[in-house]
Amino acid sequence: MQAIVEACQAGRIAGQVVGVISNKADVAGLEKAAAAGVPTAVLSHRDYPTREAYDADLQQLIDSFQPDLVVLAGFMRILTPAITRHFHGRMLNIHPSLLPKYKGVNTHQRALDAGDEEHGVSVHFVTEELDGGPVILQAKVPIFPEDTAADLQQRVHTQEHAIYPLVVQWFCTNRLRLTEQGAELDGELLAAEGYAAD
Ligand SMILES: Nc1nc2c(c(=O)[nH]1)N[C@@H](CN(C=O)c1ccc(C(=O)N[C@@H](CCC(=O)O)C(=O)O)cc1)CN2
Ligand SMILES: NCC(=O)N[C@@H]1O[C@H](COP(=O)([O-])[O-])[C@@H](O)[C@H]1O
Repeated sequence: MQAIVEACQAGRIAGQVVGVISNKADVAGLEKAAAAGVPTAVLSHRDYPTREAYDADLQQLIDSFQPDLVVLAGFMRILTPAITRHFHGRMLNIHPSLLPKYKGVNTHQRALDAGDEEHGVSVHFVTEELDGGPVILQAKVPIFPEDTAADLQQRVHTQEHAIYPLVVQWFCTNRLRLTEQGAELDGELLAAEGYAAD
């Protein structure tokens, strides 16, 4: 989130962060957003009897900011179909794995436990299927024998902060869109693993 706010304020993204919403009050992201002059709001899922009821109010709250794009950055709630449909094609997520590997949580430890030699991060459109939306861009990092999950998370974070602002800029400059065929950049359908630089 911080990387995207900074990229907007530095002019590397042709857009502005109009608001930061969290389902938890005591998170650093809200402090960082407020420090950057970005409006913030908290909507706790604990105040709702069902996911659907929470998501209905979350959708209204998001719409009140009138965003062109919704960017999930550590939003750790599974979204229900109604809200993913409402923001279809204009909601992104960053997931700390090389999707389709390791959907869900605890991805770094899972990669270590599997003995993988590489890991990474994926930026994708959000759809009803958890971490199953069309992948836009991935970045790979090596896994070293002595790595802990924390080592891996830090190496992945560096790549996250590089690629997420890039994808947001693609969307803000109308180069990226989601069609019935999938994610397209400059009118070209992206591969399953996303954009592949030549
Ligand atoms: N319908 C969708 N919802 C969400 C997506 C998506 O692609 N489709 N992406 C996730 C982000 N995410 C991983 O990138 C993710 C977030 C949360 C969970 C999860 O299991 N959440 C638990 C609660 C966990 C907690 O509170 O710590 C839950 O919701 O019960 C898995 C993956 C955002 N949502
Ligand atoms: N499953 C979703 C997930 O694990 N997302 C993770 O939360 C962080 C959000 O970035 P931030 O908190 O630094 O803005 C990122 O590291 C991202 O991989």
